[in-house]
Amino acid sequence: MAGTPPRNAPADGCRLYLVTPPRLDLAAFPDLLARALDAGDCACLQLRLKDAGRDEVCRAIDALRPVAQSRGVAFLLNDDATLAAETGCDGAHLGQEDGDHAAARALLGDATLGITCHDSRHLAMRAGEMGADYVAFGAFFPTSTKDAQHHAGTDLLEWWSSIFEIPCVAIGGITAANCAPLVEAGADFLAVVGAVWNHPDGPAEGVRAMNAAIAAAPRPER
Ligand SMILES: Cc1ncc(COP(=O)(O)OP(=O)(O)O)c(N)n1
Ligand SMILES: Cc1nc(C(=O)O)sc1CCOP(=O)(O)O
Ligand SMILES: [Mg+2]
Repeated sequence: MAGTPPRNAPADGCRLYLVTPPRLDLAAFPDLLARALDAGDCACLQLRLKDAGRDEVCRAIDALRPVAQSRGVAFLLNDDATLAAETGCDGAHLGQEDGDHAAARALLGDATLGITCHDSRHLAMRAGEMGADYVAFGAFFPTSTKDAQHHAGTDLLEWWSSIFEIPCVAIGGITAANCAPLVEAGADFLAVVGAVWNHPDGPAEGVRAMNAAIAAAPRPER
């Protein structure tokens, strides 16, 4: 699927990975999302509705998947590889408590599997062995979106990107103002919620600000 982060990981640069707000109004959100995605470059959208039941998640997939995919933005589902495979998503993002990663890999086939690895080299290498298309590290900064229990540093990104080909995603409290060291350390994607959806001038401006900050950041030494 064009636009899926791991398969499309640009050799020459870090890209934005957008995660939805934890709760959203399906009457208004598709338009807001379309305007945000039209504002700049975004590799991927992850649907992350932590408090929603299956029916609500399915309605959100139906409403949002076409908005992303029609723009070449990969549409990933958080937490549920089975539902992702059943509903035409481009893949799934799974945490350490989100089921059997090997079974998810087999189920997803060519679709993308991303795995949370917190601040752990061990979890990241295991995810790689399991066939993850990307590994995600975090949280890099304080975040009000989630009660993050793990705290990652740029050394992890430097280590991973200097040894492994599998792309790495950085997440947690990332903004246009603080992201430069993550880009310089080798993050392939910066995953954000608040920096875009809570931007004071609206999500489209949030995407523009993140794109500009990524473009202005020093490149990793590789
Ligand atoms: C890109 C990305 N990285 C990490 C996470 C966190 O996943 P998880 O640990 O399963 O926590 P929840 O998102 O389920 O609260 C993520 N969703 N996306
Ligand atoms: C969903 C999520 N996972 C994290 C992790 O550390 O694994 S931090 C996080 C929240 C990201 O939202 P924001 O960009 O608003 O901080
Ligand atoms: Mg999860």
